[in-house]
Amino acid sequence: MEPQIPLFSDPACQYISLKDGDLVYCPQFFPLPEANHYLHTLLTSIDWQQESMVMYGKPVLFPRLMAWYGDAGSSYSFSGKTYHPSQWTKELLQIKEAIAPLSGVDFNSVLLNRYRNGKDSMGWHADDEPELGRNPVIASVNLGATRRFMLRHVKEGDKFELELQHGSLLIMKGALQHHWQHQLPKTTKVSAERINLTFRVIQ
Ligand SMILES: O=C(O)CCC(=O)C(=O)O
Ligand SMILES: [Fe+2]
Repeated sequence: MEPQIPLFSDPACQYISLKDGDLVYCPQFFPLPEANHYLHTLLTSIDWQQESMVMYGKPVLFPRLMAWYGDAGSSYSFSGKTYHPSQWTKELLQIKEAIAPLSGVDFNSVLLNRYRNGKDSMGWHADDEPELGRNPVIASVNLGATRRFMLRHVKEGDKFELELQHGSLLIMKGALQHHWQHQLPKTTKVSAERINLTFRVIQ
């Protein structure tokens, strides 16, 4: 495996080394006033869409709202559709700049997911689309309600989970996307909204 050397190591973050992949979790990456500001601004300024996918010949709505922003040309195919990015907003560029030193990556796109309440979710998957390349670094920013993020090793069955809180940053790297899947399950305990941003490099 290639060594992954962060530009600096932050004592406020947890460095979690899993079998075949690594996580860095920074629970309070954004101070509360900044996290609140980003949550409220993104809820109103982002062009949120209710996307659907075709299953057994019928359109099925994704259980969340989505948006895709980034450099022109960083198009992304996902569940059989190609998404063209909207242009970066001021806040998205500020967040991208803030996470760059710890991620060691200059991201060129971000997928935004908005979970309106605990009924919204994302099923098991890996972010292993070909355009993300080998051993992609994915930086995930969390705003709003705390939700459980689960990981499972595809071959070995190992499990790991984190409660992703408001203002936190989770970096997924190494071979993680090639060996593990992750999901954000539904919950009856959460009624508040949550926004997740996954910053990616599209090749
Ligand atoms: O909402 C989350 O924390 C997970 C999002 C995710 O896995 C993705 O966008 O690929
Ligand atoms: Fe994902």
